[in-house]
Amino acid sequence: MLFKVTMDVQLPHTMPKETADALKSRERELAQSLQRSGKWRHLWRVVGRYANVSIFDVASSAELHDLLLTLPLFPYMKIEVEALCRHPSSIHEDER
Ligand SMILES: O=C(O)CC1=CCC(=O)O1
Repeated sequence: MLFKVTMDVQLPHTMPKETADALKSRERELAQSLQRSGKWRHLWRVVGRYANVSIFDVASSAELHDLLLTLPLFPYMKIEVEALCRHPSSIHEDER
């Protein structure tokens, strides 16, 4: 199942830089591992915002939920999820 996920990062201004850097580093490590696994298919920066738009390919909405909860930045992100399905005019067979 494909999902579009928008993540708006909202780190508290009072968070020490070392804490924020450590969180971002752990987030990056996990995000890259999930991309290599194929579950995190696309990761795009939203221009002008500390936010990303991502496409996840997971077995179920429950798997996506559990995965999002593991993200180190989860407590500091506003997350919106939209379910996707193949467009009838798409020329890409792998979009399901
Ligand atoms: O910077 C972000 O958009 C939050 C984030 C998600 C994956 C990652 O490495 O950073």
